[in-house]
Amino acid sequence: MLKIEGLNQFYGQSHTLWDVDLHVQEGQCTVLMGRNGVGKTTLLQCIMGHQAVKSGSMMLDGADLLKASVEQRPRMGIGYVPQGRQIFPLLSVEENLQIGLPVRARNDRKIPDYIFDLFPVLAEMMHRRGGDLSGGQQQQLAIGRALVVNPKLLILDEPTEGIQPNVVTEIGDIICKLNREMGLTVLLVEQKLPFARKVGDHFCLLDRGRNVAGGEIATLDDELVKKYLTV
Ligand SMILES: Nc1ncnc2c1ncn2[C@@H]1O[C@H](COP(=O)(O)OP(=O)(O)OP(=O)(O)O)[C@@H](O)[C@H]1O
Repeated sequence: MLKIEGLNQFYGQSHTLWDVDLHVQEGQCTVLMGRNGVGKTTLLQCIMGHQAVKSGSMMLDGADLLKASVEQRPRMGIGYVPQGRQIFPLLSVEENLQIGLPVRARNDRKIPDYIFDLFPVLAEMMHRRGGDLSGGQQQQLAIGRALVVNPKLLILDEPTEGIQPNVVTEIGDIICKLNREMGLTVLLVEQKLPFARKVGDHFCLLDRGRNVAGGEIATLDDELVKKYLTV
C-alpha cells in the first residue's frame, strides 16, 4: 500500500534520513522502531508532507505522495495521530472530531457512529473541552479524529507515550481491532516492545536515520533489541 524507497531528508545542513526504505503492506500493522532521535517522527512527517523530502520516492497505492500537498494527503486516505496528540484544548471533543469532516465526501459529513462504539468516553464527554480530558482520553480523541477522515492507512506516532498502563492495553486492543477485524492498514511508531509485539505484524528498525533491520515481527530477536533498542 505504502512504498517508500531511497528517502533522504535534511534539517538545514543536517542529513537526518539516509536512503530509507519502508514498505507497508495492505491489511498489515507495521511498527517503526528505533531509539530516541533516529528519525521515526521525521519519517512520519515526511509521509504527511509536514517535512520536505530531498530525494527518494513515496507511493500510496500507486499514487505519488510527494506530488500531493499537505491538505491532499488525508484526502488520499491517510489518518494521522501525531506525537503528543495535538488536541485543541479550548475546543470541545465534538469540535476536535469535526476537524476531519471536510475531508469526507460532501454527502457524508457526519462523525461515524463506530468511533463512539470504539471510544464510548468520547460520546460521554462530547461537550467537554479537549484540554479537560486525561492523557489517555486525549489519545482516544486523537485516534477518533484521525478515523473521521475515513482512512485506509492509519499512522500513529507513539500512541502509548505518557499513558497509564490500563489505557495502553485498551489502545492496543483498539489498534488490533481496527487492523485485524476492520481491515485498516496501520503504521505506528512504538518504543514499548511488548506493545509492538502485540499489535505488529512487521517491523522496520531505524538507527541514526538508516534502515538496519526489518521483517516479520517474530524475527525481531534479542540481539536486534539489544543492539538497536535497549538504552
Ligand atoms: N525541526 C527540527 N529541526 C532540526 N532538527 C530536528 C527537528 N526535528 C527533529 N530534529 C532532529 O532530527 C533527528 C531525528 O528526530 P526525530 O524526532 O525524527 O526522531 P525520533 O526517532 O522520532 O525520536 P523520538 O522518539 O525522540 O521522537 C534528531 O536528531 C532531532 O534532534
